[in-house]
Amino acid sequence: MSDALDARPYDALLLLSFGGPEGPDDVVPFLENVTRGRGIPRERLKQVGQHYFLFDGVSPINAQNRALLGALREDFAAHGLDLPVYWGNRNWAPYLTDTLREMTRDGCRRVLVLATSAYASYSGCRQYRENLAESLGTLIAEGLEPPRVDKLRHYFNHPGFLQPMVDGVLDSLAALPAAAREQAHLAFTTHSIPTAAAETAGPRGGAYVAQHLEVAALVAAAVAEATGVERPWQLVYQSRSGSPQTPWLEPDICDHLEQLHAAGAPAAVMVPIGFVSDHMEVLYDLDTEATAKAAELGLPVARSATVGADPRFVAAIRDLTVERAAAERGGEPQRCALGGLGPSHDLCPVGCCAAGAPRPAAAGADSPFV
Ligand SMILES: CC1=C(CCC(=O)O)c2cc3nc(cc4[nH]c(cc5[nH]c(cc1n2)c(C)c5CCC(=O)O)c(CCC(=O)O)c4C)C(CCC(=O)O)=C3C
Ligand SMILES: [Fe+2]
Repeated sequence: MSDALDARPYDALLLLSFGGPEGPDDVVPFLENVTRGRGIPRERLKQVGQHYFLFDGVSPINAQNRALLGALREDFAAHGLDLPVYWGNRNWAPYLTDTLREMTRDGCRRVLVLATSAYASYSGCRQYRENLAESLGTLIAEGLEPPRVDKLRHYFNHPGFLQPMVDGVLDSLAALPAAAREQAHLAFTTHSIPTAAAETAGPRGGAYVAQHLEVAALVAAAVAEATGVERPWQLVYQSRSGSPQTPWLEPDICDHLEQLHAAGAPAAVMVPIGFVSDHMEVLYDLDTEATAKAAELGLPVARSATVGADPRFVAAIRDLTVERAAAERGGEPQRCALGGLGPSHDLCPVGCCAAGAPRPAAAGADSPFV
């Protein structure tokens, strides 16, 4: 049994996620929550609704978060980290405001937030910070005194996030026809975002693409090391939304598969590094749409696993929690990170992931809450 780990000054961890529908009746209200004020064309919304109806209106994301929540609680208890773990979502029950209200009533004063997005960007970081600010504002308006919230640093380059993905790629390679394995391409995929959002991602801009390229390079290198074969790889995008006139990051995975086939690639592994767990984007855009495209081309493909509740990822979250707590107590903890970008900042600086229409954001240097 290890010595008790110190979470002070924190009295809770909050798993903050996107949320998803849990049945057919949830789909339309869920999509209304997601897209309120975001100018997404009706046609696109109808399409995305169909993706959910194909799976009986159930997104895999909530079950994945319940599994992660349970795994975090077990891991913390097993390692003597005395820190309750709560869960709240941006777009579906349990809603963030309700969870924060419950935490306030339970007496939480300092809360550390784990968002289910590993990278910098408006959608993956600042928008969650805006959601926190809005919820805190609601609770203050109710006459409550909500806790102070901090957000864990981006974990894209933590070995506990990378290693499960490396194993996932090795499993996928093993599932390809033996003759195609050696020269199979690795197609690292993430959620496309508007190029304008990519330009302002992170403290100095460009962080979304830079962080994904780093993860892709690290995973590709580890796979080469494990198999003794260097395979060609590329970072590509999926799940584009918005108006066709607005430029988004490209190429799309389906176009990429076409190019690979035309160039004579024998097979490809789709590696969804942009997603922490199986989301509808993984089930539909990769496992359904892109896989059908590959079948039509006659290109063997496999999709590698997301980290989900892998024990190494759970241990990484414990490590990052203890690290941040030590830093908040004035210490200089060791900060684990692979590759050349180094450990990400604890506190998003003013203007980090700037958005077109600025809204108050908590858990950063520009937070209106202390
Ligand atoms: C970068 C990024 C992540 C990764 C970071 C993170 O994980 O947070 C992410 C996650 C997710 N996105 C999700 C769902 C949706 N995203 C949409 C729309 C959008 N996503 C965007 C970006 C991202 N999204 C953007 C720039 C838009 C355009 C409108 C806007 O600026 O807001 C829409 C509207 C319809 C559509 O057009 O697709 C839906 C339904 C779900 C739940 C899936 C499930 O149910 O399993 C999850 C985890
Ligand atoms: Fe999204």
